[in-house]
Amino acid sequence: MSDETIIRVRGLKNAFGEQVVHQDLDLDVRKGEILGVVGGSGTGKSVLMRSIIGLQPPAEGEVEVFGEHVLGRSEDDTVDIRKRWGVLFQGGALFSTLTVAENVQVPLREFYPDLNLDLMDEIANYKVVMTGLTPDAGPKFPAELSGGMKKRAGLARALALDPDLLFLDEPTAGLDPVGAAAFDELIKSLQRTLGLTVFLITHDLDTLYAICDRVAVLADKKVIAVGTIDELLATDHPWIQEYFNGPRGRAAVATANAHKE
Ligand SMILES: Nc1ncnc2c1ncn2[C@@H]1O[C@H](COP(=O)(O)OP(=O)(O)OP(=O)(O)O)[C@@H](O)[C@H]1O
Repeated sequence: MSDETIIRVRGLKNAFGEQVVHQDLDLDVRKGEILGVVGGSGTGKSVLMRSIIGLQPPAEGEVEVFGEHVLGRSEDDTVDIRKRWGVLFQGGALFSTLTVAENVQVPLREFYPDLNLDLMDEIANYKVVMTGLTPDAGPKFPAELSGGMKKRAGLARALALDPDLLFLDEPTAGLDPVGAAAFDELIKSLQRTLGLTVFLITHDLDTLYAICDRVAVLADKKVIAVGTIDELLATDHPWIQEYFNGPRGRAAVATANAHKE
């Protein structure tokens, strides 16, 4: 991890009618880190991610990615930035009428429409295998895949453009503990091998302990704390204490310690 900032959010405000989701929210994501983003349900984790990637224009604030302002700019104007990130939406969000390989090719077709078809097939097959799926998953449709396989296929699509930055929205939700741990390992190994920066929304305490370098906590409409888990535990915010020191938090520590041994 370096001190270089890959995502810089300042003074973000998001509101839906009367409901203010974020107010004066600041956040920095550093190059090469896996930043876990946690917070109670409805605190606006997904809305924050959508604001950063340009799907949810905020009411106020600034967002810089790779050192460039992204708000208020057209899709064409930000194409070189958007090419450098990949997104795994909650639930995988695969197109059900496309095969896995075709899903992986969606970003390739969007950003490189002139790419030769054989090369597109080759890249898709490579990404499929890279995420731990067998090559025969490529021609399958999402409905033919297990939950874990769908996540891997979604990840393959997120990696299609060889991104520098990965956004993952609850990647282990719905997976059994063994599948979730395997997916965590996959994210960590890809992050190390490819030198990725990862913005990872999760409710999964095991994921935070297993693979996150730092954790940002959303509460009270903003990021109330960001740091390593030890640094967060040193704060006295009640939600943080309850979250990490509650029964599930203690169980996650036990699991993390067992893995270390
Ligand atoms: N398009 C929208 N229109 C209106 N309200 C929205 C919209 N998107 C999100 N919200 C509201 O914003 C709040 C934050 O939603 P968000 O999905 O970001 O929460 P979250 O922290 O990701 O929650 P969870 O952990 O349950 O997934 C919620 O109250 C939600 O209802």
